[in-house]
Amino acid sequence: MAGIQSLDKRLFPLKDIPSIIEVFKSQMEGLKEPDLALLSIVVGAVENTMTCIRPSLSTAITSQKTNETDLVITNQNPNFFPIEFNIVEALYERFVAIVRGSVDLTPYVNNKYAVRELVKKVSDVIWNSLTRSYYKDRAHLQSLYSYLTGNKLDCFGVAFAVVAAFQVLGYNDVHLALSEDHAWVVFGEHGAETAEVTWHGKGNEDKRGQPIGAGVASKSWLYVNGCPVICNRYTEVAALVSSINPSLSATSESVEVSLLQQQLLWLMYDNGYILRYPMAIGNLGDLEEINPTSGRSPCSILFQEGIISSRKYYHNMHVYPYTYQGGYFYRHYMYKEAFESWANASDVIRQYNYSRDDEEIYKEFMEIANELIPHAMKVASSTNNGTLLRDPECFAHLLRFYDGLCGWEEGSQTPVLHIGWAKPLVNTISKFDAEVRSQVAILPDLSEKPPPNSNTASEANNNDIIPTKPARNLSDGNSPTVVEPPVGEAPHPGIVALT
Ligand SMILES: CC1(C)CN=C(N2CCN(c3ncnc4sc(CCF)cc34)CC2)S1
Repeated sequence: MAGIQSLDKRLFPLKDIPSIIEVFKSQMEGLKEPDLALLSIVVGAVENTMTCIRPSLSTAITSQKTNETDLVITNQNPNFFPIEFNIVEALYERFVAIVRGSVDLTPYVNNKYAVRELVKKVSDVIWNSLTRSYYKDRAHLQSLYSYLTGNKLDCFGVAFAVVAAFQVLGYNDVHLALSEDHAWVVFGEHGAETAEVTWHGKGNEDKRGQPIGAGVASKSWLYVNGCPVICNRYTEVAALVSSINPSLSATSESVEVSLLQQQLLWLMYDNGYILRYPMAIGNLGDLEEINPTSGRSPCSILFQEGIISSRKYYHNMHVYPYTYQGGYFYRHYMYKEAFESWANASDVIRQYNYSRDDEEIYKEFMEIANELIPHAMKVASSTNNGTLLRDPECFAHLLRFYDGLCGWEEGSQTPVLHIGWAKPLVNTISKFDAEVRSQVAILPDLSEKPPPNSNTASEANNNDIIPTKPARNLSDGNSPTVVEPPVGEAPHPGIVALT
């Protein structure tokens, strides 16, 4: 039975966060699966009514005395513009009518699972019902509310709508697959089949209907070496929550929508729905950094959990967990820690071949290398009398960061580095004196490598650059101390600071 029938109408009109949390909880309990279309319409309605240009009452309270508008952080339970049940119901029924009215299932009555032709057909239904031309990167285009009230979706929104449509059609094998910058679907027995259902990037011909095999084989970051987040209905709910966008403008956010997203992400977290979803954990970490929830883990723990999730479930093939963490350290002036996070991010990207589909992560590394590290070096050279610049471990992290970018370029069709990268690189490296640089050694990588052209993740190059880890001090007092990895961890090859 569709979620709308089981919805408790007494919760409506929805006008505060607890009422929306209740809608989500009511969709998660019992045996039925959560209704993606219903939940996407509900959060899309809140987001779109709260972030359109109209000022929202609860972020600016006019104080009686001074009669001035004070921008105040609302309490943890702000009010929204009321969301009426009949609006949600009408939009839901419109989605069901569009999907059921456009797809003839008679050729597929004997198929237990979806087939590629049907996946392409449903993708076409969504695709062909979109407005002819609109700014695709605009905010608030990810939900079914946007689709049903404006016929506009962004690339994630199209993939989500296809999965929601298959839920309406009664299929439970079609699920969302998420990389760090793209979305597609898996379907068939054991979810063994894949299909593109949306576009990616600008000016690229869409590949809708095709399997993603070629993307994985090209070893581009866009397909995360075959380690995407494969969703079930609960992770699909987590994805719609994580895709909530509180932006009011390029420089301001709706406090109400941010609080809603934060509390819904904690609901997803508590139910274990984002344990295998590193980016959602990172999103929650960002929200907690801005507005910590008392009694909850600090954001630094959440960023670490996102990294652990990627290492545990995705063979450490995701970059963003490290850039979430690196960004946090950078904003808190913890530059040595930021350098280590960014070097770890670089150790991920070295496993890939750079392709034209990877612009997003290219821009991310460009900003780190050419803006954030130079700024950190500038600040560091004039604080705590420049100890950072005399720290061989910092130097080792930076070398490993740059070496990862070189590894990314090696074997790629398209070059990564150019003179624009070289100047900040030389500028940074030259800030470390010879005496500091001499304490860093490059150790050969003697560990076993999978045989060449094996279909596992590509072997890293010989001289991996691995950070030194705080570990046992083996110094005999005379020779330089080799910093060994903690007990129980294999000795790492790479650049090691000898302190
Ligand atoms: C460290 C960062 C630069 C900060 N925000 C980042 N993101 C914000 C949220 N993002 C996401 N958050 C949750 N789920 C998804 S699925 C997806 C691919 C398109 F479908 C992107 C994405 C993308 C990454 S990475």
